[in-house]
Amino acid sequence: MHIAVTGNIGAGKTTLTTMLAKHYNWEAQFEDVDHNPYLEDFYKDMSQWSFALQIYFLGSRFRQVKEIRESGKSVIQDRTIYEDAYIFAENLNEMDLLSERDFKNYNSVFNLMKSFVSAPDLLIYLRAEIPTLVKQIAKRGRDYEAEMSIDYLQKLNKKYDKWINNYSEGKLLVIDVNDLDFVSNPEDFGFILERIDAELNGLF
Ligand SMILES: Nc1ncnc2c1ncn2[C@@H]1O[C@H](COP(=O)(O)OP(=O)(O)O)[C@@H](O)[C@H]1O
Ligand SMILES: Nc1ncnc2c1ncn2[C@H]1C[C@H](O)[C@@H](COP(=O)(O)O)O1
Repeated sequence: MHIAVTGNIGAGKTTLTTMLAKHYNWEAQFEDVDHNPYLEDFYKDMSQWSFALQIYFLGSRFRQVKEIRESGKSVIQDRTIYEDAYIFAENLNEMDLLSERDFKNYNSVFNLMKSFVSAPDLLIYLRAEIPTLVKQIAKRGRDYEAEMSIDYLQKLNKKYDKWINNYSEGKLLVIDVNDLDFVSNPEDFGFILERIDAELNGLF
C-alpha cells in the first residue's frame, strides 16, 4: 500500500508522515531536504538554480517511487512526484524563473517518468491558509526559508487547490489543518486518524 501526504511548504507533511508511520507501523519516505545540494542556493537565486533543483527533486522522487514499488511494504511518502511538476516547476516557469526551454526539457523527462509511476492508493492533502504556513515555516526555522515571500506561497497554494480539485487518479482525503494542532492535541490527531481509517476501510 502506498499512502502519500501532500501540501504546501510548512503545511505539516513531514510531521504528520512521521506520526502516521509510527501509528500504523508503515515505512516512511521523506523528502531529500537536509542533504539537498541545491536548495539553499535556490532560495538565494531562484532563476539561476531552478532547473538544477527541479532535476534533482525529480530524480530523488522517482528513486523513491521505484523503492516503494519494489519494497512490497506499506509506505507513507512525504510529498509526491506530481507536486514537483504540476506545482513547483510549473509555477517557476510562470514566474519566469524557469525558462521555456528548460521547462520543456524538464517536462519531457517528467512525462517519460510518469509512465512508470502509479498514483498512491490514498493521497492526503493538508490544506492550509497562508498565515498557518508562515507561522509553521517560522516555527521550523530553516535559515534559507526565512525570506520566502507571501506571493510565492500564495501562488503555490493556488496551484495546489487547482490540482487537488481535478485529482482523480486515486482516493483523496482533504484535511483542513488551519485549526488543527495534531502535534500537541491528541484529540486533533484522533480526528485525523478516524478519517484515515474510514478511507483505509474503503480500500480493502
Ligand atoms: N497542525 C499543526 N499544529 C501545530 N504545529 C504544526 C502543525 N503542522 C505542522 N506543525 C509544525 O510546523 C512546522 C513545519 O511542519 P513540517 O511538518 O516540517 O511541514 P512540511 O513538511 O509540510 O513543510 C513543524 O515545526 C511542525 O511541528
Ligand atoms: N520541486 C520543488 N521545487 C522547489 N522547491 C521545492 C520542491 N520540492 C520541495 N521544495 C522545497 C520547499 C521547502 O523549502 C523544502 C522542503 O519542502 P517542505 O514542503 O517543507 O517539506 O523543499
